[in-house]
Amino acid sequence: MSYSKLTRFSEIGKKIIAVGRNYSEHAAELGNAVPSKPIIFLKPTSSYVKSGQAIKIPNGCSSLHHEVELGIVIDQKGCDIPESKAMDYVGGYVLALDMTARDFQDEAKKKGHPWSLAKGFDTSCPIGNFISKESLADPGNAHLWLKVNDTMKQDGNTKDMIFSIPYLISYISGYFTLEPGDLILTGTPSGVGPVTQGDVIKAGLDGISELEFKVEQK
Ligand SMILES: O=C(O)/C=C/C(=O)CC(=O)C(=O)O
Ligand SMILES: [Mg+2]
Repeated sequence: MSYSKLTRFSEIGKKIIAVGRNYSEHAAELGNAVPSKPIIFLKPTSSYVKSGQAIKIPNGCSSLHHEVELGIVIDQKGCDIPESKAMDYVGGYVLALDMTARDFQDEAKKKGHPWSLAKGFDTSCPIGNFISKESLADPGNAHLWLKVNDTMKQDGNTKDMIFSIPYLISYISGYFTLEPGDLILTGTPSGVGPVTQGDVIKAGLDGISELEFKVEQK
């Protein structure tokens, strides 16, 4: 199957590689230092959820946080990709949420344990429609926002990323071979916070993509 024209959700679905603390205001709001190199973690593909389905609060979680992020969809296999060629490997974009069980993450951080449960539970990766490369002229200067029950909570711009999209693709491909369909979540701007059962999350990207998800108890 050719991935040269990724157009459907079903074509997004290999690895989900996420970047953490990529906006300095977000690092600060959670009391973290600005990283000197990208912080990378993985989410399983079972965490995907599409518009029309619900985000489920995982068992035992008492602090589920929203994080709106720009997702990069890869459409060519590559490793050790130079920064100058990185954008050639991009097939398109997707607006995504990196839902985070913040209480699980805080406990894991204290114990030096991995973030897998905090970041990878079922429904922790809601995504919007596939956005073609042509539709988002400058992914390095795109407005991202998120509302909970119609109140604005996150209002950021990808120009404030610490590590740029080409740098992230190059860096990540030095460790993981990138494959068509892989998704890179590029980190969240500030304003993350809790959601509870019955809340409705809406998010948008530059007037070209919007998503809406209801939050339910599992
Ligand atoms: O270190 C923390 O307390 C939290 C970090 C994150 O959740 C990182 C992200 O997922 C992000 O910045 O988008
Ligand atoms: Mg995140």
